[in-house]
Amino acid sequence: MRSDSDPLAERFWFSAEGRRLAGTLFPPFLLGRRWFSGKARGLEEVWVADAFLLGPREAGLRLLLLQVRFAAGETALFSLPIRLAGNLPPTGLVEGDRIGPLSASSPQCLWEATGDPLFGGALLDLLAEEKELLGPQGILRGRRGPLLDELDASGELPKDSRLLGREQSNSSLLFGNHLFFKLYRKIEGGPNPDAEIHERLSGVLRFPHVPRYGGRLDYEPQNGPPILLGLLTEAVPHRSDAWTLALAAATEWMQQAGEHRPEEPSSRPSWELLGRRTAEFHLAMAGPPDDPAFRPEPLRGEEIPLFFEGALGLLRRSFGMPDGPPEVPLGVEEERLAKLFPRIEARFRAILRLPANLLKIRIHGDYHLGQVLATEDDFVLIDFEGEPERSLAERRHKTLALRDVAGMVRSFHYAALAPIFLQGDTGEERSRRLAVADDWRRRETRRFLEGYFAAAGGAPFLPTAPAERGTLLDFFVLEKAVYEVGYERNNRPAWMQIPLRGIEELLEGSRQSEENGQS
Ligand SMILES: Nc1ncnc2c1ncn2[C@@H]1O[C@H](COP(=O)(O)OP(=O)(O)O)[C@@H](O)[C@H]1O
Ligand SMILES: O=P(O)(O)O[C@H]1O[C@H](CO)[C@@H](O[C@H]2O[C@H](CO)[C@@H](O)[C@H](O)[C@H]2O)[C@H](O)[C@H]1O
Repeated sequence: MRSDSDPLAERFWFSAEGRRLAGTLFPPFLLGRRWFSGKARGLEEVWVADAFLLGPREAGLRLLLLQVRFAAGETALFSLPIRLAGNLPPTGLVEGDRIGPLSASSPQCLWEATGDPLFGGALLDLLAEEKELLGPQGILRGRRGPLLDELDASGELPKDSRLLGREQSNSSLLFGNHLFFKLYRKIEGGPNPDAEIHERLSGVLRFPHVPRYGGRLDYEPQNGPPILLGLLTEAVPHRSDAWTLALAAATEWMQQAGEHRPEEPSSRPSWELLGRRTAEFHLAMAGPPDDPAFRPEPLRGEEIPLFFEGALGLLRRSFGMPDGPPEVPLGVEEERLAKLFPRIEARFRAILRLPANLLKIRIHGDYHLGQVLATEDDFVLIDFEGEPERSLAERRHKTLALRDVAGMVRSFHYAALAPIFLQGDTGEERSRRLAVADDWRRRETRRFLEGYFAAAGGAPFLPTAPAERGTLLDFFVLEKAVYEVGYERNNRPAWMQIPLRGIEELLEGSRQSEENGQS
């Protein structure tokens, strides 16, 4: 086959035929992916920035780096493993993995290959052997960490891979029972907090409530800093993630309330323990000052207005209103957002009154119930990537620990509302269920906060006065809900109602401060 018509040839994707194929097949495919963050941005163009042949040529596997351009001109890079095969899904893949045929008459088809065991095998081989692959525009490099060394030494290196749930911002593979690999979808150059924090917590700090570090896959473009493409960690045996646990508890509470006076379901492990583990995580992050990337820093007075400006910028981006609320909103949804905009801005101003007598530390950055695994009697924290809608540099900034606490507070709100919003309840039934859900949310949030403040008590990253603590936590809870509106618009538009309702509730009164001002 001529190299300009063979999708496995080194330079195919840079030929006129390759560019045409990328422009035709990838945009509709990307728009249908849960992990494609950019659905509300107007996808203009897609092309291949680099391509690597994985495993033997006959396997037909390639790892593509796709450059995407949006309507406003900004670009983003995404990873996409592909496999060239026939018209039926290859082993491990499903119909939904079909990207499309090479041409209307071709018997050959491109498939999204993340779930393909051959892809998993090639990936683990890259890491375990610390291989270096050359592509037309850069290098793909695998590296192994202590856990991989140990498994290799004891002859326990797993061979088989299994794709985990597809309802994620990234994609994850499980290797045997021991190793967990996360393939990042939206990728960016520079140090990545997920790898950085896993390495530090499980290495120098020996923090027991995170998975151990196992290795990494990096892309080194000819021009620009290395980009983390994937991270290998310990696979933690767990009952479920805390999101599933919370959803089940909230649903049970609502069902019982329909029949008789609800009995308190007992969550195992308890949300109070989750609060404690969260505090211990923050105390570890505020720990030894050996590494400048992690050394705590005092918050300076002039930084307080920056929190306000940052939140305002986020509000503009999340609501898709770069110049503030439009005078004549275009539709019902825009009108709702435009009305909320000035009220949110006014609430954000409360932070300007706070004194700056705290320490800033590195935090989780995108802390919610889905970022915690529940074992039989404890919790393990995962996914230190930070909020995927923010730049990598921003996600590595030291900031106030209450931002994480606020993330979890929002998550209890999501868990309470998701069963109602996603089932489309209406009328009286809906109002009744909302009231019961609110009951559950308030009680469990309080438990989480009690656990947190009891363990983190007088830590120098927390305000000592309960009123200041309440104001700061309220600020971050509202900021997180604003972030979520943007995240849902771009990723899961049907879920946007949840943070919007959260914002409306927060703006309604002082209720939140009462809950948040734990002493
Ligand atoms: N170390 C691990 N061991 C076992 N399962 C894990 C591990 N880390 C994550 N998972 C599973 O993968 C899911 C998604 O992981 P996460 O890191 O949150 O990915 P994403 O960045 O896509 O949100 C988790 O909810 C959990 O079910
Ligand atoms: O898990 P990620 O790092 O990809 O985080 C992103 O996706 C989350 C959803 O998967 C999103 O979290 C929001 O939805 C959760 C329920 O699915 C809820 O528990 C969280 O409170 C809510 O923020 C997260 O915001 C986003 O960054």
